[in-house]
Amino acid sequence: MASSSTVISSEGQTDAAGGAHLIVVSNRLPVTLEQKGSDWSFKLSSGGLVSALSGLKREMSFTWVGWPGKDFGAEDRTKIDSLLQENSCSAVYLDDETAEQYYNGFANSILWPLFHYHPGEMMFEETAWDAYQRANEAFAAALAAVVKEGDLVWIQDYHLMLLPRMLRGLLDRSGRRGVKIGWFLHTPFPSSELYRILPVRRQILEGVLAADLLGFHTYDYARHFLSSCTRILGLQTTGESVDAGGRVVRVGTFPIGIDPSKFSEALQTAEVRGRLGELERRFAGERVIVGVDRLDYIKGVPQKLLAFEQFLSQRGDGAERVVLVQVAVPSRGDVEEYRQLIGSVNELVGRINGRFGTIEYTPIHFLHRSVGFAELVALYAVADVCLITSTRDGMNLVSYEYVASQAQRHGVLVLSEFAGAAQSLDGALIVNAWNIEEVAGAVAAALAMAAPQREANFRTLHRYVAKHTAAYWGTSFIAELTRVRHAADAAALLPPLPVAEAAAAFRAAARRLLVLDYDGTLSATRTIPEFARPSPLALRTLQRLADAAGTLVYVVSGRTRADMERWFRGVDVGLAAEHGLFYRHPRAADWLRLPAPADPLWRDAVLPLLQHYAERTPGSFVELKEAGVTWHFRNADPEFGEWQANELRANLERVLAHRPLAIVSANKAVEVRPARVDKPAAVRAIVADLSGVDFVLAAGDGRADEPVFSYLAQEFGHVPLFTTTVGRKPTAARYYVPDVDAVLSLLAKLTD
Ligand SMILES: O=P(O)(O)OC[C@H]1O[C@H](O[C@H]2O[C@H](CO)[C@@H](O)[C@H](O)[C@H]2O)[C@H](O)[C@@H](O)[C@@H]1O
Ligand SMILES: O=c1ccn([C@@H]2O[C@H](COP(=O)(O)OP(=O)(O)O)[C@@H](O)[C@H]2O)c(=O)[nH]1
Repeated sequence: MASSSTVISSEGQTDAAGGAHLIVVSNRLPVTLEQKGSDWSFKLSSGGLVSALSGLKREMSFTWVGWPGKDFGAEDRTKIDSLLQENSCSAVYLDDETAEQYYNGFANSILWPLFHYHPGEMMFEETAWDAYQRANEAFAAALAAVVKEGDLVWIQDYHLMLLPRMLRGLLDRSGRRGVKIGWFLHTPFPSSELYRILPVRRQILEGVLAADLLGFHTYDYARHFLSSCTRILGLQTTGESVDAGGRVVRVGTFPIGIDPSKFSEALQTAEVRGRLGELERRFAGERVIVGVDRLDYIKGVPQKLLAFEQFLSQRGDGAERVVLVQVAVPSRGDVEEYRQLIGSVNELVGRINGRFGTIEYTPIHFLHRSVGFAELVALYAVADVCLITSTRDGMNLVSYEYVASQAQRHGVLVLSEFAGAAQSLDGALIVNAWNIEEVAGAVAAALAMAAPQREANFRTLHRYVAKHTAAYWGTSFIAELTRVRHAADAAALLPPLPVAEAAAAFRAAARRLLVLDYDGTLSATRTIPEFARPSPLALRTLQRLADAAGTLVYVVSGRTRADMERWFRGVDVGLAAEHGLFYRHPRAADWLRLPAPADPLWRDAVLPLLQHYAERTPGSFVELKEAGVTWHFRNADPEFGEWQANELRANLERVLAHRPLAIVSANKAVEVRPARVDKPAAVRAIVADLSGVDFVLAAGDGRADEPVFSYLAQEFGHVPLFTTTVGRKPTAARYYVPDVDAVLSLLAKLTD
């Protein structure tokens, strides 16, 4: 597109970043560099992302970091760097082989087809994946060299999905924990059913989840992403966030837009008016349909041509002439699928022009090249109809640009329902681009539409396009990124348990208390609860601790007395079962019971309800304990399971209102048990029987363990106290250990 010496004008810029410095990162810098003699210049490159970010640039100052399009020698780099710097840009250089494999091999041959529901075009190759990782690493290293504490980093698109994690790692290591990272996807995010095909599906999701805010054009895309996080990574999600192991990552929708004033202002220029006059004269007596697409298989150009052919074939003799002016901007010519597309599109254009053309009339004007901005605006303005038949398209800015150029003519927008824009652009004729008949019918309807209707549609469309601009998109995203609680805050600041210090304190103490949760702490969670038996190593470690003079070890669990007795037979630890309703001191024969209100008939009221949910939720089941009852859905479809759990809780609350019972949401389970029974109540009862404790260590992974940590902090603030959660997350514990193995190794080290 238009040549430019400055990418950015800084007039009238606002400050949505609240004073923080903003760095925008995209695969490509928005420029194509050109060498004249020994000097370098550049022109602005094309594409929706460039158009949108250039629009944002007019509003907000930022440094734009990206790949300059190819590799350069050291001498050229120096010149290019200073040229770019003058324009607030900064280059990430990649060697040509890495760039080719990363951009064409992985981003455009794997992620692009998959995200646009073209898995048939996807070619997964390890070398391309390696290059994608290398390129993302190069971006991370380049950014880490310039990002300062407190900066905002906004990463763009599917090319850089590993970057949030890589960058976060580098920033954490150098203590820059106050940097917020956002990521925005310009393409669709596909249904999890399709996404799961990707061999590196986990790495890609984990890559972006290191950001604080993830943005999508539409809620459908966000929903698909959330559902992939649940199904593939097993993470808990809400409609607007992902719980990534204790870090809450915000997920939002931010539909992109354009800078409409660029079009309305261009329409006032002599150049565009002159060109518009020429086009009006050239097409006098003809109706004009315009199509503007990168020549990409997602844009549905063959479908458009077939629909136009169908439309022409349905017309009677003597009908007014209709022409389709199709600008097909060359794109990604290094990828095989794109080369094949050129062949089939050329063939279709030839066939249709041959079939319907005459000496005086060419039905399709096919321009396989990009056009200048003035030409583009004049073309938009002269067209009675804009026809967009993308089979999938993140947003599609051409639809917005057409509206912005139609203040005079009030032309009709025919828009595929598979473009993100279809969800916002009320006033367009929405079509199923795969239904050739339907599209042909919509073209006929558009051309026949009466002026009042066209004007009403235009007003609705224009109102939206004028408000939801590129600047609006960018400033909303950045304002939200500024707002989101720093996702890393709570969890990132949590220190790992200082093992040597704990062991020293253990040795120095005379009377020690250890309170250990069972599932997820001493034993990894299993799909079937009975399989989660303690390992011989766990039993040996506990016995060694119990043998240490003055040491009391309690395993406090939600399991039944029967399970606990069977599993810990012969090990001299104290036990608390069913969340502490029953507890037993080490080496004691008898169980004690918390004074909980009991109503022996309550189970009759809830069991049928739980069984009803078990029958209707494949993979879920009811566990009947001595006093409580639990509905487990760990093995059910994760989304359906959560949904059913919400419904079950609501029903239980109705059925059990006024009964002395607690309905508790556990990890992938809903429990009903006598009221006032919980782990801290049990620990309080246990501690009441002890005296002189001068060392406390407690470990647990779940929500039920959190109040135990708080209680111990109150009760034992004066002695060495080591409370630890398992897995890094916001917690009332003082420390974290990563997993069950780390718990067992910690316990072993205490008695080493
Ligand atoms: O630079 P290319 O590889 O030739 O591709 C051009 C851009 O294509 C994609 O654009 C998307 O972003 C638009 C703005 O959000 C959206 O309207 C459109 O539907 C998308 O296809 C791609 O995401 C960009 O990274 C490319 O630069
Ligand atoms: O010759 C051209 C024709 C179009 N465009 C621009 O390319 C962008 C296409 O964006 P869209 O969102 O429709 O699709 P994308 O190409 O990003 O997938 C629009 O801003 C067009 O104005 C361009 O730069 N040169």
